[in-house]
Amino acid sequence: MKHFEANFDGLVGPTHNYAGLSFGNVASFSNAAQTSNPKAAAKQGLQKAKALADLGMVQGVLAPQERPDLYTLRRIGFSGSDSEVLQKAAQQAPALLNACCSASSMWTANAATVSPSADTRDGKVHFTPANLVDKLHRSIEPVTTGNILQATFNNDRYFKHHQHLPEHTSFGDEGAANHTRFCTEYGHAGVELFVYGQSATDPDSPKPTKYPARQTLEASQAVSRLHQLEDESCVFMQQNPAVIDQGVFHNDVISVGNQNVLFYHEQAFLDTETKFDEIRQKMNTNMHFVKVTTEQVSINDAVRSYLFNTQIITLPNGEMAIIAPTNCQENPAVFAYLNELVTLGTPIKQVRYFDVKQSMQNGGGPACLRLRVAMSEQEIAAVNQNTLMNEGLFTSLNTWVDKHYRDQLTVSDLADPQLVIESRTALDELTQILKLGSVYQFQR
Ligand SMILES: NCCC[C@H](NC(=O)CCC(=O)O)C(=O)O
Repeated sequence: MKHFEANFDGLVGPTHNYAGLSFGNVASFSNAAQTSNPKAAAKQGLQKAKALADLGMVQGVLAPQERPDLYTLRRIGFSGSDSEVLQKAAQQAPALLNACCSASSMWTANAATVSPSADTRDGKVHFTPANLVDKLHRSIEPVTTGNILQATFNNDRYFKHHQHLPEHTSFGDEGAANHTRFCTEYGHAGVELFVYGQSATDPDSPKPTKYPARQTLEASQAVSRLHQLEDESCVFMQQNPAVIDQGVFHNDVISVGNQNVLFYHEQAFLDTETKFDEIRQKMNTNMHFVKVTTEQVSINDAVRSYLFNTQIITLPNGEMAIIAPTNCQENPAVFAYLNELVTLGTPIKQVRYFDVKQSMQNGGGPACLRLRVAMSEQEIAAVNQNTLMNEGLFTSLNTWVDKHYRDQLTVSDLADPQLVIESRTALDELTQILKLGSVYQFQR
């Protein structure tokens, strides 16, 4: 049977905005209070997703979340009608209103960790939504993320959905952004690499001093237990705290893997050689560790261009391609490096650039926008087929965006009660396009 690695991209929600909510994420902070363009953001995402489908990849979409999140605002004491709740929050606690209005669920690399059936003891594909506890605006995502994943991978015979981990910093979990799976073929048992920022229970372990380490070792270990992975097929590796302090808030800002390739910056990890040996031994095959040195690309350039927040995909002809943001073309050191990379004799043979600037300005590149799910043909047939990208879905989603999305949004617009109505109308229609059922609270 054939196996594929599908990418499920997050649709950008109608409230996409720049509120500067993510301390430690350089782009989020430096673009705070800019005017966003939700319509352009959604269309940029759709273009990338459609282009991958056109390359012969299995490509799906995941629905965004309902924002503004009036339920959270009511839960923290703002009362009255919807417009009163928004107005009071805007006056008394604007930062909390902003946290309840982010379209951050678009970065589906943070939606969940996924283990394919070839790796799990019960032979099912396992999903654990990330609790995202480090950031208030993201900590309100996991319940609806679980609903959306269940409506998308809606078949108990093939898919196993877990609850997100306990909501405490000891279990800080950011999902697949800190997880890479190595394998020879997508359908063969692989080695799952869990990269963590700090250990919550070992006070003496290294940790960053300036910015938070969002992922804990304890969370990664819990996910590996839930997913029924064998010890012999897991590797736990620590991110270098020094790069977290330079803006590498997720490991997918500094390394990316695919099959037997790990593309990484030399400063990405701690104990790099020991851990690479462990990966080699557990993989028992030829691994390509493609190292980028500081001399070639500085951490600053990597963080600004998102060289490592690229997708490495295996094309139907077996060659690997890098899907990069156009920001990589605009950075001379990074562009020069990528031009050279395809000549080095590694499995990576081509680079394709996509404009995802609306997302980039919040610190989300091509890799942040997608959740990888390796599946067999049979498992793909069990996925909600209405979520899979093709000409028809591309056209209907673009029409849907044109109809409902604004082309300008500022932080001061977030208290506009009309935005709630627009957003709900759009999402209600989307659940019909994708045939998701009632995944949102306003529909229940
Ligand atoms: N994987 C990429 C995630 C980017 C995301 N940015 C944000 O939430 C920025 C939102 C804002 O600042 O408005 C984050 O930091 O978790």
